[in-house]
Amino acid sequence: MKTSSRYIAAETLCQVYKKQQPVKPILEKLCQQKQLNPRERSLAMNMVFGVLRKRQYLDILLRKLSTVRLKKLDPFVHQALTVGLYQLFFLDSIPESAIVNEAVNSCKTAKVHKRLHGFVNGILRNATRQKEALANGMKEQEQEIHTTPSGLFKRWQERFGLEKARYICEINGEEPPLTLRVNSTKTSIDDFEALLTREGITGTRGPAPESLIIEDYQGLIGDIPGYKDGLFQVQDSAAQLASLLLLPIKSGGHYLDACAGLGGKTSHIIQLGADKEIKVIAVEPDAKRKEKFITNIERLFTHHEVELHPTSLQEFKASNTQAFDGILVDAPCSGTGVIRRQPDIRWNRKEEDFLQKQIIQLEILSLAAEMLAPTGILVYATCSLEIEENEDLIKKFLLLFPDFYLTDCQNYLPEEVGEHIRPAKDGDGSFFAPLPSKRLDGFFAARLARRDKQ
Ligand SMILES: C[S@@+](CC[C@H](N)C(=O)[O-])C[C@H]1O[C@@H](n2cnc3c(N)ncnc32)[C@H](O)[C@@H]1O
Repeated sequence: MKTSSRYIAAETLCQVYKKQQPVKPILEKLCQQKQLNPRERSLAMNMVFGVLRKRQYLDILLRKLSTVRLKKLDPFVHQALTVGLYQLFFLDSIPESAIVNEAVNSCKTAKVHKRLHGFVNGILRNATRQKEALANGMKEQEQEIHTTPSGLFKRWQERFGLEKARYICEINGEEPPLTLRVNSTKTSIDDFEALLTREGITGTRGPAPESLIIEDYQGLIGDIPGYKDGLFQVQDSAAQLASLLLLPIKSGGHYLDACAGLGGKTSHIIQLGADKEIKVIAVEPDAKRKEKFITNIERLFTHHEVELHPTSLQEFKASNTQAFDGILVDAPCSGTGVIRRQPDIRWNRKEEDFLQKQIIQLEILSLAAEMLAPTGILVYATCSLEIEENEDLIKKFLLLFPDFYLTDCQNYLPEEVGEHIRPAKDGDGSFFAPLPSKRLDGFFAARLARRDKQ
């Protein structure tokens, strides 16, 4: 039997829960092994991410429909059912009969015992018949639906209060906005917006100066006009705003992106320094990310040369002799501010992870500080909401490096994001620390500088 996207989706979910590992590599490996075509692959991804976002909702539904307790269910059957229910309740375009048949077929592919095929068929047929009543019933259980496991909810409630913690959980269950950063070295935001409009795509201005939020776009990113010509980069406004903290850009300055990833922020630094003849160096140890980094920079810029070091910052520092005017440390982190983009994070994080992350983050930030010129600016950022990786980390850094201080973010950011700037509890300065919301990812950024020695 042909392997379908439903089988891949259910199998991916089983492995994510069992291994407690990130979803993307698991999904990617299964799609490659089973040679799924691009359309099936994209459907599988849509279903996996959708189920991870709506897991509570789907499990509550399933409890209403199943005579067997969820813990006792065969793991594959459990996931084949959540994938089926997700399509039934959240995707409009798939006929109900296909949803039921494909769920049963995926159980056959997984070699689930024959007697369970009828069980899967029965539950999904029942769900189809009672769909409206079930959906109405779910509206009354909103609080239960948005609960987040792993103690994360309790953490957020203690730090941000009950109302905000609930809002974070609600946002984490939604599709994230698609935000673009317009490449100002090639076009203006007005011209790019006009180009989108001509192609029937609606973009609205986001909170970052060069950001456009694309409404209701269901296609591939590569099909958005201007992609191949490098007119934009996909990047959330929170990430865009964090790079602005490197301002003012020094003419002829040397800039380091210490954890460059796919080059989202490196390319922004190039944009910010476009007329200032700056030199940009990027460091990224992950081989796959390095490849994507190169493709991205080549797509966005025809002339600018970035020096990419495919090493860790530790290795880079060992042979580096230059002092930088600006360093951005977008540190590896727990990612709890971007759960709607990586919904497996919600189920995979353990309490001890946050302090573990802090150790590597502090090491990277300290190395960066040692490479900063005396008048340079050091920006530390994460997409985490956790105090260990953010405020506490900065506190520890300032104890280790007493010649540094935390500056005020508000001087570098647009007024409209003022509500996301939090003053430091002890001492001067402030952080840019938005909680996840409709138009912004959850993020944290701190702008650090050296005290004047005179
Ligand atoms: C949050 S991501 C950076 C995203 C990137 N700034 C962007 O905007 O696309 C963190 C990156 O740090 C890298 N990293 C992990 N350990 C590192 C180390 N010791 N030195 C430098 N980079 C490291 C990871 O491979 C990952 O790509």
